[in-house]
Amino acid sequence: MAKRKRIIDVEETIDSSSMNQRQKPRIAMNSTLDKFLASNRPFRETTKDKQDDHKMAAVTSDQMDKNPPHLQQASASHLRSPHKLSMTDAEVFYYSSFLSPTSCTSLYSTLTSLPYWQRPTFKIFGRQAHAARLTCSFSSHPSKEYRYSGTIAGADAPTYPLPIKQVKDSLELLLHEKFNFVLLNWYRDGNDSIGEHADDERGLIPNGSIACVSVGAERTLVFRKKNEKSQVKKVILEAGSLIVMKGETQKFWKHGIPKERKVLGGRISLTFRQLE
Ligand SMILES: O=C(O)CCC(=O)C(=O)O
Ligand SMILES: [Fe+2]
Repeated sequence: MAKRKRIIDVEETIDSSSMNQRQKPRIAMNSTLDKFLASNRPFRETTKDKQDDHKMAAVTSDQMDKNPPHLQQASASHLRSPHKLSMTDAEVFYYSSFLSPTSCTSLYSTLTSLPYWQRPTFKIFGRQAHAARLTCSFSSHPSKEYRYSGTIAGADAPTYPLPIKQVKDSLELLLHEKFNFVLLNWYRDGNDSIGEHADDERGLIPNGSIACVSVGAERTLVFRKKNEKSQVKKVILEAGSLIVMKGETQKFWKHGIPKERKVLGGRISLTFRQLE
């Protein structure tokens, strides 16, 4: 009788018990409106160092008008600058409120009903392994494929589903950059995860940006320096947030979403990429 292939879950290497000391990026409180919003929806952050606050181009109200009303960025996002994380040899920018809470809720529920979700399998040390999350992907060109960890992600539909296209358009307006591929990850609860990795595959434009929009439950993104494993940076990815990894970040750092068993809700990340 043929031996049944053993399918294993990809296990995480990070100890999630250390997740209590969560570090939150600083958000500059630079307007009355920010203060008003903050009083309604408090920011939770512990980073003390203000020196590395970094201003980037904000979204103008003209750009906001071009966004579809049901997928608007949070009302104060055009006033609020992103936070540049203090990490050596990395360029990582965090926007806490890229999408409004209402948009997040509707986007999460729309995305969960897409028919394309699959649980990818990888080959690890000669064994088949299931990823501990679901994925699907879309592209600006049907022939574009993204090869990573021994799996191939191609376009699951001939065009981007409309809500994803709307997020992509808003993102491109905000960042003044173009993206031609998006990989979606659905972490159904805190048992789902992605191991530490660098998105440095051939096929990606070298040093291209990766922009990751989060909806659903909060999860912790852990960065670890490749040549100095004790250098760790943790960021809580709030619903509606956007985190952008730029430049040489992938060369020097790995990142992953460890299991967090106490998280009961699901989260979806939309990771926009620049393929060659
Ligand atoms: O879900 C996330 O925020 C990260 C996902 C990720 O690192 C990836 O898809 O390469
Ligand atoms: Fe990644």
